[in-house]
Amino acid sequence: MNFDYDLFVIGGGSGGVRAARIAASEYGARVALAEEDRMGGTCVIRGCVPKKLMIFASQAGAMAAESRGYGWAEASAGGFDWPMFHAALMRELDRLEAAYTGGLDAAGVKIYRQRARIHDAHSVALADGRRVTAKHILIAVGGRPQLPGIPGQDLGMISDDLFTMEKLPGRVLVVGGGFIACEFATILNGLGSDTVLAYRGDAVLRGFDGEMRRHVTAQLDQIGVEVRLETNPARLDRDGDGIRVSFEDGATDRFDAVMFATGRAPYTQGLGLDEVGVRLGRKGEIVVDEWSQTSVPSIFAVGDVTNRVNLTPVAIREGHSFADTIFGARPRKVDHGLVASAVYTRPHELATIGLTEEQAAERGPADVYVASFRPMRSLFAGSEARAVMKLIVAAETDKVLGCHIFGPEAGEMIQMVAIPIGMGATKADFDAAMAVHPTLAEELVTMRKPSRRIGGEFAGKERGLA
Ligand SMILES: Cc1cc2nc3c(=O)[nH]c(=O)nc-3n(C[C@H](O)[C@H](O)[C@H](O)COP(=O)(O)OP(=O)(O)OC[C@H]3O[C@@H](n4cnc5c(N)ncnc54)[C@H](O)[C@@H]3O)c2cc1C
Ligand SMILES: NC(=O)c1ccc[n+]([C@@H]2O[C@H](COP(=O)([O-])OP(=O)(O)OC[C@H]3O[C@@H](n4cnc5c(N)ncnc54)[C@H](O)[C@@H]3O)[C@@H](O)[C@H]2O)c1
Repeated sequence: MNFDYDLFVIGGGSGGVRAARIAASEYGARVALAEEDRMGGTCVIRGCVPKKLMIFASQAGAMAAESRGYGWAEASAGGFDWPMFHAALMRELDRLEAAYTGGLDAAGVKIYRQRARIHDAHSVALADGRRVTAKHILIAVGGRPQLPGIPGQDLGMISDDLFTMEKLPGRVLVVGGGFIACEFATILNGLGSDTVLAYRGDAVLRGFDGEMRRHVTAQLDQIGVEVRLETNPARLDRDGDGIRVSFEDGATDRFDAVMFATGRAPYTQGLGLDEVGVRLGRKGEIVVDEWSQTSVPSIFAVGDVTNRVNLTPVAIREGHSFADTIFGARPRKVDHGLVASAVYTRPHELATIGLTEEQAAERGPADVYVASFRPMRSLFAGSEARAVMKLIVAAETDKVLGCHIFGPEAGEMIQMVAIPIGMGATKADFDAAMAVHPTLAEELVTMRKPSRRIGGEFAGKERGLA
């Protein structure tokens, strides 16, 4: 059978763009891609990139305070000009979008700037009524913010809206305790909004190492975010030009804006998946095998829509591996087991790879090495903020099972640590590395004595603790 294309990609985000570009440029496949919104997807247009730039913007006050500690007695951030920053941000997103589009054009990918849906196992229906056939179809449509399902929730914002606000809210409620809630509470607070974070649990960032969760929760409080734990909104009502929030415990409060950061869900609605027989999981995610193949052999899926590990580098790796496997005759699977990540709170980020202390304790004896200290740079400027570094080491094999860093630029550090940990490094390997002094990261190679043993006593030979 003759197809219009070898590959049709639905979604021009992290996973889709990479797969399309590699299939076309490296392997000469005839590729088309449909994008219904802006090229680049969540990460580039309304996620990682604008978020991190807003994190940088939100640090001016803290940087000025630190400078005063270093003798710049008059240092002040002055007034923040949202329209000015916002215009610069939009220019940067335009530049990035053009670069993504240009990369696809240069690779010879045909771009359809419209919504697409699956018609059958080998064809796609475009919003303008055209039908296009392809030997393979890749679904890379990402996820969408999920609202909690309470009355009045439409009065609230989602993370997408934070990048298009006309002005900063005076008083804002952030609902949730995940990546987005923590990062945006940090941003809004740093830009000058009076910020309240309501989270239904007892410490933010469920699923992360327990000790580190407590540090992030405390830091939010220390920078001036009012953290209300075990608190959840029950309804929202308009109140003049603000929003009245009624909480489940009966309390009410008024805010200029409410932001929901209550998770994201795969964006599978209306894609025609049921009709063609693509199997979905409990959360609406597309079920795929280790090759990202769906239950329909000609249809593959990568990225957030598969709800495996919802991070940009993972979507990119999945898209690249798909292209290598199908068009390059180079079968490549993605290992989702050891993925490093960072939460960009400030002044300290939380970065992590591997097992948490709680997970390690369930698997058997392990030694936990913890260094907690006030970094030289902020200490000199009068800050009490503590950085914490933790290594979790299998008692039996000496292998480093997990690393958790709470400190300035922790994301940069975990990227480096991910290499030896991915290679199966032991604590002895870490110890053998000469420290770089004076740095924060040197703590990772100078922790000599474990702080505690977890997961029961090891029955075999005790490892040397000297
Ligand atoms: C606020 C925020 C901050 C984040 N920060 C980070 C971070 O710091 N680091 C990190 O690693 N990850 C971060 N993420 C997660 C990251 O953005 C996602 O994991 C990543 O973008 C997933 O890529 P994807 O290709 O699966 O989907 P997406 O990037 O979401 O791309 C999907 C694309 O498909 C398009 N589309 C959807 N349906 C159709 C259709 N039917 N037809 C045509 N086009 C369609 C959409 O418009 C979109 O452009 C963040 C996410 C958010 C929301
Ligand atoms: N720095 C990064 O790498 C980064 C940053 C942002 C987002 N992301 C990715 O995007 C994903 C989505 O981020 P997120 O913060 O939206 O999701 P999340 O899953 O990390 O957190 C969702 C939060 O909402 C809460 N919640 C869920 N339903 C609720 C309800 N009905 N009522 C009240 N609270 C509720 C949860 O308890 C949780 O605290 C992340 O899991 C991550 O994969 C990554």
